[in-house]
Amino acid sequence: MTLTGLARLNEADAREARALLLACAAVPRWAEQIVQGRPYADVETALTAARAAARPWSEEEVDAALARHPRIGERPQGADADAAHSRREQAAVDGVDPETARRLREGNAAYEERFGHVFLIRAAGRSAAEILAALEERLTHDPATERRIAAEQLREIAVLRLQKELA
Ligand SMILES: NC(=O)NC1=NC(=O)NC1=O
Repeated sequence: MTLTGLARLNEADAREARALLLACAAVPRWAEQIVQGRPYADVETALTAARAAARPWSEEEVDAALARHPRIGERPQGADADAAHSRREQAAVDGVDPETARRLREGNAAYEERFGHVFLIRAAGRSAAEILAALEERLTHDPATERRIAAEQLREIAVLRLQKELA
């Protein structure tokens, strides 16, 4: 039986529900916490719980989850569920003009050089130009600010992915 919508979280067996959540953010403690909170009365309640449970992610959890995200502009490879999410989210930067592609590549490299982790942005709903502007603006931040912003974008992506899964 194919489960749809909220049932995909509430009625799936724990292993499947955990896998669905891990594709939203590779933070096992968070996935387990959401699984334990089942059943959720409605999608909004589930998303609110996911957002609240994501707030206290540790530095290590943020680093591990960041490592799962392909660079913006690099076609996400792989058959894993999170790669499929990335491909959909990054559609805006598919087939950009060479100049934008070059500036994204150079910006990503400069960002990783300066901050030691991938530039992460909630790409869904943003144009390539908006993403590039954010990248070039965020390059001017100090490391602590960027850690905070990257963690916030990670939470936003996780909740958006869950919302998509439960739609
Ligand atoms: N480096 C990134 O920002 N990657 C991503 N942002 C998204 O919204 N999905 C990704 O894979």
